[in-house]
This record gives sequence, structure tokens and C-alpha cells, in this order.
Amino acid sequence: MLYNTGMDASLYFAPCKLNLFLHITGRRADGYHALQSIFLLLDHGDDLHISLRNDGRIMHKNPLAGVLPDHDLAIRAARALQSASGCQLGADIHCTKRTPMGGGLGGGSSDAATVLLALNQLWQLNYSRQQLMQIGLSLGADVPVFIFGQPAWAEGVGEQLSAVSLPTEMLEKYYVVVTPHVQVPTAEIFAHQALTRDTKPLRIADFSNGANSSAFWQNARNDMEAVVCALYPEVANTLAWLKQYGDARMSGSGASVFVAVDSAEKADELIAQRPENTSGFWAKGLKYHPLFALANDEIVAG
Ligand SMILES: C[C@@](CO)(OP(=O)(O)O)[C@H](O)COP(=O)(O)OP(=O)(O)OC[C@H]1O[C@@H](n2ccc(N)nc2=O)[C@H](O)[C@@H]1O
Ligand SMILES: Nc1ncnc2c1ncn2[C@@H]1O[C@H](COP(=O)(O)OP(=O)(O)O)[C@@H](O)[C@H]1O
Repeated sequence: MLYNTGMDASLYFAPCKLNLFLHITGRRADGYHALQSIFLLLDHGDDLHISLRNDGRIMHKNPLAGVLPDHDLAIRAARALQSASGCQLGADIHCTKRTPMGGGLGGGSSDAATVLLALNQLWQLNYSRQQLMQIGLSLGADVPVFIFGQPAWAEGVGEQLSAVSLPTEMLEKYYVVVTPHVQVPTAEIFAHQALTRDTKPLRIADFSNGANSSAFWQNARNDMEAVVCALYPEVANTLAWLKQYGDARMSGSGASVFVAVDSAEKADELIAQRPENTSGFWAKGLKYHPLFALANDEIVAG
């Protein structure tokens, strides 16, 4: 078989995500929590340069500060795909990091998903989207949604995904994302005794019927927000500041908070005025992950 063995790195995008709401509806026997969420991917994220190696090695060209290369989700994803497929090829991976790490924006999970999609192409594996999502789930609960690649209603631990069509005005919004400079450990928040774990499940139909009214969103919140705000005043203060400009929420387990505004000018203004010791960006929602086409969907017999 002829492979593209040219040593030119190819560029692949890894978008970040927002949890537009996040409800915890229960706890499973294995300690993981049952969630309901709507994920929206944004046109802001990391750039991964990935090129083929013939010697089977997976190399990180610029290890991230504080993350051992062997622990990096991009590297772990490549190794997981290699062991699932038995592929003898390898890869060099270089990451230009833009998504704040540990910020509730799924940056590491997205890097992993992008590596799976890119290597599916570069190694000519022709794995289906469902197969890649399964491998992704073994790396983290947030990985499958990036391979799914569309605005999604999520249940289970985030792996049961259905496409939702967001109202046009939500895709036209400018999402202002502000991240206080604190690390919020996801496991610590999930383990906290004060966490709300019994939110009444919503039905996807509630969303489909109610998205254009404010009824659905009035009942939707982030169940991790109260615990994170109590433990991390920086998050509470940044959220309180952002709430002046709209229905601001936290994404995932924080520390990032976000609000949707109507213009790029307003978004620029908020980013310029953001509190000290925070970073910030604004972005638009994506209808599709730019690498969506790198996996095919299985045809399910009807
Ligand atoms: C909270 C969410 C919402 O999108 O996002 P982030 O804030 O991390 O971006 C996710 O559920 C996070 O997913 P992810 O970051 O992949 O978590 P994982 O690495 O799988 O799990 C980290 C730890 O969190 C706990 N955990 C995670 C997911 C879940 N549904 N229940 C849990 O109890 C477990 O203790 C697990 O060991
Ligand atoms: N490629 C990667 N990018 C970011 N973080 C990574 C990566 N690989 C491993 N990690 C580790 O995973 C943790 C969570 O990262 P990230 O996915 O950015 O945040 P979150 O889960 O809060 O959305 C980081 O603090 C870091 O230690």
C-alpha cells in the first residue's frame, strides 16, 4: 500500500466546547455521574500538526508544561488507536495550545479526538465514527462528543449523544469565555458531598419544543457551579461580573464561565474589561467539527 510518507506536517484543528447546561441526574455504581448536557463546539481551539512516521513511534514534539508526554491525551489517543488497529505506523504530534488547560472547555479531550480523526485518515484505517467514539471514551468521558462533531444532547457520562439543531440565533451569537487563573480538578468536584446529584431528568423533546422560548433555559443550569463557586471565589467573582451582561454560566467543571452576546464589538469590549487574573476569548458556535468528514457514519439497518 502506498502511504503519504512526505514528512510535511498536516494541520488539524481541535475546537473547544461549552456545556450550555449541565445537569447531574444520578450516580452510577462505578462512581461516575449520570449527566444531561448540551455541548456546543466553538471555532476556537488548538492546532495540531500531525505527520506520519514509518517507525511506529508516537512522538510529542513540544510537550505541554506540567503534562508528561506519556500522559498527554493526544499521545494516549494515538497509542490507543495503534493498539486497537495493530497499525505499524507512527506519528509526530506538535500542539499549538490555545484552549486553557483544565478550564472545563475540553481542550485535552478535543486534542485526543482530533488525533483519532487525523490518524484515521493518515493511517488509512477507515474506522467508523462510532468505532472512534468508543476508543475515545476509553480515554475520557468528554472525548466522544468531539468525534460526534455536532451540537449534541448528551446523556450517560456524556457518551450517549443525539444531534440537536440549535436555534439559528444561538449559532449567530458571540460566546465570550473568561477563565480565572485557577485549576479546578474535575474529580474533586464530582466527589464533593454538597454536589447536587438528583436533578430531575429533562427530555430532549423539552428542548426541541422549548428552545425558542426561554422556558427550557430558565430550568437549565450547571449543577457543578454552586460547589465550584463556593470553593473558588475567583470563579464566583468572574461569574458575578459576567452575569451583568446576560445569562452567564460555567462550562463543565469550570473554571471557565461564558455568556452569549449579540456582536463582535460587545464581545471585544467584555474581553478588554475582564477581571484581573483571567484569560479570555470570544468565539462562535460550530455546526460541524471541521474534521467531521474524516470518519464515516455506520449505516444502521432499519
Ligand atoms: C464535567 C465535564 C462535562 O463535560 O467536563 P470538563 O469540565 O472536564 O471539561 C465532563 O463530564 C468530564 O469529562 P472528562 O474531563 O473527560 O472526565 P474524565 O477524565 O472521564 O473523569 C475525571 C473524573 O471525574 C469523575 N467523573 C467524570 C465524569 C462523570 N460523568 N462522572 C464522574 O464522576 C470521575 O471521578 C473521573 O475519574
Ligand atoms: N493535550 C492536553 N491538553 C490539555 N490538557 C491535557 C492534555 N493531555 C492531558 N491533559 C491533562 O488533562 C487535564 C484536563 O485538561 P482539559 O481537557 O484541558 O480540561 P477540562 O477537562 O477541564 O476541560 C489538564 O489539566 C492536564 O493535566
